[in-house]
Amino acid sequence: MAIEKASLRLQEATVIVNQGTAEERIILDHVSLTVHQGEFVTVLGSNGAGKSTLFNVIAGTLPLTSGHIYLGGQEVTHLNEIERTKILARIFQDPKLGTAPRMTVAENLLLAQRRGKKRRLRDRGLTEAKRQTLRELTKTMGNGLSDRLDVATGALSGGQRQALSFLMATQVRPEVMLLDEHTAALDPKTSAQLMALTDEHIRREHLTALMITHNLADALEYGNRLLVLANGQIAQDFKDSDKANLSVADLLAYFERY
Ligand SMILES: Nc1ncnc2c1ncn2[C@@H]1O[C@H](COP(=O)(O)OP(=O)(O)OP(=O)(O)O)[C@@H](O)[C@H]1O
Repeated sequence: MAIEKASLRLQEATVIVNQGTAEERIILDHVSLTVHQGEFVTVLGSNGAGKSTLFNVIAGTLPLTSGHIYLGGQEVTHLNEIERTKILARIFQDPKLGTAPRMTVAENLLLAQRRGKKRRLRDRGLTEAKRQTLRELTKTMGNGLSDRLDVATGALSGGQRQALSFLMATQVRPEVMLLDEHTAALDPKTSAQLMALTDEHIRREHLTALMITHNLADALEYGNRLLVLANGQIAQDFKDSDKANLSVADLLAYFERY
């Protein structure tokens, strides 16, 4: 696999909460990490290991206490969440979080296509040509979404809604895609289907992605790199053939250790 420029770089990224009180704790502990364009990194760790904290600092929802973050070569340490959405996409576990419930599937997609762009005073709306493009796009999900373009997303199934969140996240090519247990709330079949689509899309578009999961089999099957977090630090970083040679038993042993 061709590895190119760094898409994401964390330099001594540290978050200390409740500073100056008896509750003071380091929840992200001097984490340095470089993820290159095209890498697909699965992120494992016990509850409280710091996985969401890592995603929160990358997305800008939690400020660093010290250290630096770069996305696509640009320092974003002091950019807020909204400013970072131009270069970053995040999909959550909860299907309700990614889409506007009262807007239709088509409206959500059109909105996603304008991510990071200035609002136009007059939008020509949904032309038949645009509708056909959206139909083709949603057909790739293979779950009936293409027949529901005019349905409010609040009325979709969880799987359809999550597939829509995924499509929305990829409408404007993100520098980095954060997948936050995005298939965990779905039934096994729907989850496996979305996981396969996610993987296919990431490979085809040569996207850079990080995916938190508690599913050890998924963590092994997908991606070219696997991080194990523990106590706010990167405890293990397996790349390419090292990752390919890992087994579920190996991973369980690492969990025992931390
Ligand atoms: N804003 C905050 N203020 C105080 N403590 C926090 C804050 N955010 C996270 N923590 C603590 O930091 C630790 C790491 O939390 P984090 O949510 O990153 O873990 P996680 O690996 O995502 O766990 P899980 O698998 O349960 O989602 C936890 O002990 C959590 O309680």
